Amino acid sequence: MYLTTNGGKIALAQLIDGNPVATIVIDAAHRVTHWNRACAVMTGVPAEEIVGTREQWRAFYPDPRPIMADLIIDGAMDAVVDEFYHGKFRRSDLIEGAYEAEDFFPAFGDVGRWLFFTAAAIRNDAGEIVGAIETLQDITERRRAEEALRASEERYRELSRTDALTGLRNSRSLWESLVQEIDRAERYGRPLSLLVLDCDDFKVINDRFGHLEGDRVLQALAKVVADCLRSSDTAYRYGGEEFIVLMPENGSAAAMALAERLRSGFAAVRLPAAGGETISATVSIGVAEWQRGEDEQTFIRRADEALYAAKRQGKNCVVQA
Ligand SMILES: Nc1nc2c(ncn2[C@@H]2O[C@H](COP(=O)(O)OP(=O)(O)OP(=O)(O)O)[C@@H](O)[C@H]2O)c(=O)[nH]1
Repeated sequence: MYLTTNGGKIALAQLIDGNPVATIVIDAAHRVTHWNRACAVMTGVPAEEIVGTREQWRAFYPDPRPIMADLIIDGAMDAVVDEFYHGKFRRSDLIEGAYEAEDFFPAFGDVGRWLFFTAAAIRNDAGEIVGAIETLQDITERRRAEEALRASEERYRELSRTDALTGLRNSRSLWESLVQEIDRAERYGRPLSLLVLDCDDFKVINDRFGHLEGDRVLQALAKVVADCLRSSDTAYRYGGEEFIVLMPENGSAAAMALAERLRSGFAAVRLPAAGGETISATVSIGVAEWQRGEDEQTFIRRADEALYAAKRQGKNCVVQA
């Protein structure tokens, strides 16, 4: 078959070979009939080694298996295509019966390459499948850019939930989690507890040592809290010198035990300050276990009331709501 141009005729083989998109053609017996130059460069396998064979898999996989063009010849249905491309394929919007997919090929290049490939049937005048054509495009840069974007979005999301001074979650994150955890506790009838911690006489510490040293005290309290938590518990900086710990799956007994560990742990901290002085501080803690039907504001308010009771009782102590 020839394509006629001003200057003369172009053979089909030349047309395929000149196509800058890597292209493979196989016949109805799965034999490779065309393996164009772009495909040879992309795969590193020259046409002479592969044309006339049924070893097209060799360029892509360590063991024999059909490439997408083979599945087209076999009239494979979605379930069979899925077996080989594990949810990474879709039907082409352009041509009925054609498929496209994106997959990672670890053996390509130094660290592997992502390829977008698409395959369609070649039919004769009677509509019978006489071969299949597959094209391959290297989309590694696009995939890497997408991954970098996803990672940077995740970093920003994480930053928007994090308190800059202490590294704990911030109050915006608290409200999101609290709604979710109350919903979960309600739905599954599970316990949920909350601790509110407030550094005692913090104004005095600031006045005496300065705001920067005050910040270091808050960081020390955050560290004591973070070190004492189990992975299911989360700590938040709720306000200036106020922190909250959320304990899903825990009733007030476990919450009281943790609160006591935090209280005594923080009371034992000694921070060196300028002029050879040491700063020590204490914390008062209110503990509340969620009650069925209670919304997030009421839940926090009850824990807050327990905290103020602890302050009234002389500070450096734990009170249960
Ligand atoms: N260094 C520092 N101080 C803060 C920060 N946020 C709030 N504060 C200070 O924390 C102090 C809180 O003072 P108060 O609410 O009077 O409480 P307190 O002195 O701890 O007294 P009690 O809670 O009754 O023990 C204020 O002086 C605030 O300026 C912060 O991020 N860094």
